[in-house]
Amino acid sequence: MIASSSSVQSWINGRTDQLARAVSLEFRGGRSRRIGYRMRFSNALGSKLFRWCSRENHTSVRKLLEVDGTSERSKLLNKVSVLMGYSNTQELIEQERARRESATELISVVKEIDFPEICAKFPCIKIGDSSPIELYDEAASMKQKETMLSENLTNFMRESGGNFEAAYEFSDKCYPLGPTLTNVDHLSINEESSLTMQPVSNELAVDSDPCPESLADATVSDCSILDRSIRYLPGITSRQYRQLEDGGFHTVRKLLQHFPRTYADLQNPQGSIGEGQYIMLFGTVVSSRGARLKHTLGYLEVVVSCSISELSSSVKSCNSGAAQKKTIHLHLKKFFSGTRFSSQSFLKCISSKYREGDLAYVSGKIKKALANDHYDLREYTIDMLEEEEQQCTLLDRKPYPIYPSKARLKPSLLSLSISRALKMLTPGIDPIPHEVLVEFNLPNLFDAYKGIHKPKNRDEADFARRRLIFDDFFYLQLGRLFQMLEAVGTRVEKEELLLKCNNHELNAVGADEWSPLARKLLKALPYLLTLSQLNAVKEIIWDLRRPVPMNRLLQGDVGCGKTIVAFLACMEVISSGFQAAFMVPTEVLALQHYEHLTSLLENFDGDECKPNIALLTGSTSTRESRVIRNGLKTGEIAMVIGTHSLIADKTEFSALRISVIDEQQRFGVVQRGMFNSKLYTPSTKSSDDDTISDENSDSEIFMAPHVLAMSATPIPRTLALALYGDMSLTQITDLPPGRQPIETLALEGNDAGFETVFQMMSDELVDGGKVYLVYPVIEESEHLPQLHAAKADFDSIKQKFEGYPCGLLHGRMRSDEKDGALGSFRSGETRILLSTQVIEIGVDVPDASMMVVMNAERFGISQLHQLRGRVGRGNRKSRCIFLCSTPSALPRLKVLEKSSDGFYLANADLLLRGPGDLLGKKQSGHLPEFPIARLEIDGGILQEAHLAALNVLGTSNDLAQYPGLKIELSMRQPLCILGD
Ligand SMILES: Nc1ncnc2c1ncn2[C@@H]1O[C@H](COP(=O)(O)OP(=O)(O)OP(=O)(O)O)[C@@H](O)[C@H]1O
Repeated sequence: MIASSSSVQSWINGRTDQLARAVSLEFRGGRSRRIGYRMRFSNALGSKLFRWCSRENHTSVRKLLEVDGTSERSKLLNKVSVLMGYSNTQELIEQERARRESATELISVVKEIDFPEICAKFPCIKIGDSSPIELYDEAASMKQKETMLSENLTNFMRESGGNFEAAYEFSDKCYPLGPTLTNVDHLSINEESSLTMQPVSNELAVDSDPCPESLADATVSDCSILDRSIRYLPGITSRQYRQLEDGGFHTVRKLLQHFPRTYADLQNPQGSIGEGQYIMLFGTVVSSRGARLKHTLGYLEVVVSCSISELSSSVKSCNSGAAQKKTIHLHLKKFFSGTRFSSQSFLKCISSKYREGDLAYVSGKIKKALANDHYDLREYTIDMLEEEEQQCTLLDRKPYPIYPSKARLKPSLLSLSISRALKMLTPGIDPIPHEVLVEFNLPNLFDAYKGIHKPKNRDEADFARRRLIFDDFFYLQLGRLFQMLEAVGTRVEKEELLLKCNNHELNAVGADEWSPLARKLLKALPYLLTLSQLNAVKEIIWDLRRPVPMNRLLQGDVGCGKTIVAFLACMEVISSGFQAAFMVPTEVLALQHYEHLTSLLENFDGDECKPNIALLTGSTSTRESRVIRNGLKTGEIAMVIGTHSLIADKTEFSALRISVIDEQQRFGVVQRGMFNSKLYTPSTKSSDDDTISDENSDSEIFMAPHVLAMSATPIPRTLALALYGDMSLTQITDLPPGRQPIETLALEGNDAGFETVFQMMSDELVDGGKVYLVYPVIEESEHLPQLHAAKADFDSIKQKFEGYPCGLLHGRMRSDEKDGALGSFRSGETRILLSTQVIEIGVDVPDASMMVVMNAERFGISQLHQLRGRVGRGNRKSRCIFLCSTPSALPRLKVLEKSSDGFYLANADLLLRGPGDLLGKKQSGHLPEFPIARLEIDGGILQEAHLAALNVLGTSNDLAQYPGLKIELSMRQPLCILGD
């Protein structure tokens, strides 16, 4: 019979080791284990073979293996043994035991080998047959640690005369961080013999090695437990281990950071149960039966009874809130098609998974009522509660955590594994110093993990959540500030920098102490600075005089006058003999700033001290740009305004001292950082020695330039802190005087809407105003016929407003054409400008008085606010009309009618759409990820975390006093600190 099925034989031959181990385990298990376990094992083993046989249609073999229940168990084992070439099970077991003993001998031989010596030489060698340790995401750094450890271990071994146990203890004391290969291999070797004897799996473990019991208490220090491989979870089976690994849960930390999505709360009344309602309930399995409906159709029905609290109709009407208990039955049905799945044995096997009396957690949608208090459930999930602890949850009526699904892992497995991970934790896992926890009223990490995963009540869960959010923000802030401190030299400088971060509002230089050039520019202005402009300049100049590079973000609402603040800062450094670079994202803006500054310089009294300014963009001719670059290199040119060309390799500065980056969110961190590589050299002589006295000192020679970043999109303070935690923040909070609020209207873009708008335009033009028409696209598209296009509308607008010249501006035009179009509009040669979003940033035509935005529903609130900011920049009363093609978009746009405060709108946008959407695709790429925190509502915790990080670094600049924090910081993906 056996000879007749050669494929059976080859299948068996390919798995002899695994099968031998399984049979041997099963045989031993039969003497000591629970009946349920034994049956499951037999069933699984039998069905695996059986399935294979039925697929190949080996009826004779199938018959051979058709065994049923416990009475047939020994027969099954015997038959499998025979198929494997043994005379009976007994022989198989003896041979298996002999094999194990020889393996143990091998281990003792291995113990004699100079293990640390080998490890030191070849760090990746694994001694013994333990599986390799997972190196988390940080393979390289772990390897380094491993090598370091091995080296130390070797030295110690030499010193301790080869006493391995002592060496092991030593390694643990010296390197409390993370799992080390040496540690774990050693452990694996020691435990190997006992491990193979352990009842490791409650599932079919035929094809894998068993996993050890928890090693948590054995080797690693408390902190590193979090970064241990999940293979050390107590009681984890090989299959579960593989599943979790495949799902990305490589370490205990990854598991514990999988936070509940919500909690099922059984204390509240459930209300009445109705069709289509989504429910989540605990219950008891009352029946489970499988039936064969047709030849190829199988069917399983599990009935779970749940006790719920329901508001009775009379109670409801009284609105007293009292509830009455009742029991409902949920029918969970599943159909299986195919001969394999309609077999009796399969159905029996599957239905036996749900035993009467077992506790289950069920969620799904009510399909229909079958009878009184009986409901059909669809799209359901059912998780059996096996763990004692989970059953306690039910009895204690604690909030039951519901985990978001990940990698198709069963929620029950996730929840079970998290419970096991919690068991590994010790109270010492927290790297955050106790005093910080006390100061900010936070639980320690041990309690926080317990609190979030197994809360006793909602308050505990909230408290825990607060701590975990704090962690997200704290390490981000700590990382950024730590990097910032690393960049400066001496301790005194570091302390000064921290002090500055703490009390930036105290630091200012009065206008009478500004450098002569800055004062001259101030005098040349046709207006007075507003109070917050003045404060911003004072603050920035104070910063410029520090011996450490400034890193400051200047933000304010549209049209608040940031540019002049930046110009004054540039003049301050130019006055001291250094250079300034002003980088903007578009050529249009570069030209605008250049013309603006040149016109201001014309008002200077006395020509002799006027700084030499240049414009460098992609459109600058090669000859001209060569001259400019040469001027920058020799120091002849004091300030350059331009686009990306400024950070090109060939642009070299003689003494660059400040880089202003306008619209900084449009540049990546790398581009911003490129200015830093343009260190200044001491070749330039100061023209004004009184402001920076130590300019030729060694420490300054290689100082990176100060960075003043400007953001035109107002960002809520919390968001700014998260994005630019290492930057000082200056806000301009008021607008220049005389500005009149922009009258804003959101209208539906139907015939009546257009009629109204055209009439308003006409009035405005007659009144001497200038009008922007903003379009979402340049040309019409077949796919999006509802979108108005700038080019397509050009002729019709021209016709409609005859006598008022029109201009066209879009991104596909050549640079000189764009300048021409904007120049004509500015000078009044054209009165209507049809444009795309290119005007969104920075375009400044003070007498433009009306804007109409077509298809406004296509833009975000903050973007529309930016666009609107192009009008109302002078003293003239202005209007802005948002036309949308769908009435449903109107309510969203109405918020712009009510407010013209950019910070308020940004906050509203943040709440409405979250930080990712608010910042747009490009900017949200800079946002660090927070697994649990929500910036829009957890801003307060972010501020606290910022403070805490400053305090910690104030106590220990290099974190030497807090080794745990330093390690934790390095484990939290240092790349995200850069923000790109
Ligand atoms: N204190 C002031 N008093 C009067 N006008 C001012 C003052 N400050 C700036 N302005 C003018 O306000 C207009 C807008 O200034 P600026 O271009 O600097 O704004 P901005 O903050 O860069 O805004 P946006 O981000 O929208 O470009 C300019 O025409 C500028 O000359």
